Amino acid sequence: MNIYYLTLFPDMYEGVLGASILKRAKDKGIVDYHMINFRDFSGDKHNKVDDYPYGGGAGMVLKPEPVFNAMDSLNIGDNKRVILMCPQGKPFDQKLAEELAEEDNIVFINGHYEGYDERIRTLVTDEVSIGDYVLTGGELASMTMTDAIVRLIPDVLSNQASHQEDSFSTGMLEHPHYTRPREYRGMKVPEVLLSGNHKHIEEWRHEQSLKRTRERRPDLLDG
Ligand SMILES: C[S@@+](CC[C@H](N)C(=O)[O-])C[C@H]1O[C@@H](n2cnc3c(N)ncnc32)[C@H](O)[C@@H]1O
Repeated sequence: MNIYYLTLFPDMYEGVLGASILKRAKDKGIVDYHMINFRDFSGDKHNKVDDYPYGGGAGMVLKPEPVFNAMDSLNIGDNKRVILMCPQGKPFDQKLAEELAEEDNIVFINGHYEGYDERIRTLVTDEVSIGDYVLTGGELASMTMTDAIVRLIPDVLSNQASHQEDSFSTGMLEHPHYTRPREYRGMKVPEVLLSGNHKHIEEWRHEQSLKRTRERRPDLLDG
């Protein structure tokens, strides 16, 4: 998979994409990350990428030219999802992460400033929000999405089964986990987990998962 980030702040990605699972996925040749600074495509001798909003109002607006020009430079044809990071977009969730993990090319367009020229929306296949709050720019949001997507691509995680049991993948929240020691500061590991009886352990985990989901996210059980 190739992932392209149209951004004014390419440096923001270095730490996140250069560590842990995202780095490993790149090292294994499963995914490649491409940062495109759309200031390089401003088509303006002063490299200006923003301007005042028509009609007045606070803040600056991202101009269409740098984004259209940067998109033209990609040369990846139609086999792509183009995602506009947008607090007004559809909420990002595990189902969308699973869908995007099957794509060959993903392009993230990261807004900044007060917003972007409305005509930029004609370039995109999806408008996505990572939650009901407003970030300064789309970079953190596209990194969050990248993390959720890349770990789902086959062979990225060494234990492929682990993400299939994750919260949301099963439609519920995951069960609690325990490791050594058996007792810590008076808190004991539930006996069933020490029993070696796999059927009982599975039943206990399923009950715990259901209980957690009912308590914390009853909306997931609707229907
Ligand atoms: C300061 S925000 C602009 C918000 C815009 N004025 C509005 O009210 O909808 C700048 C950029 O950050 C990104 N962004 C902010 N919050 C986001 C969110 N919750 N999800 C995805 N992207 C977000 C978008 O690309 C947005 O264009």
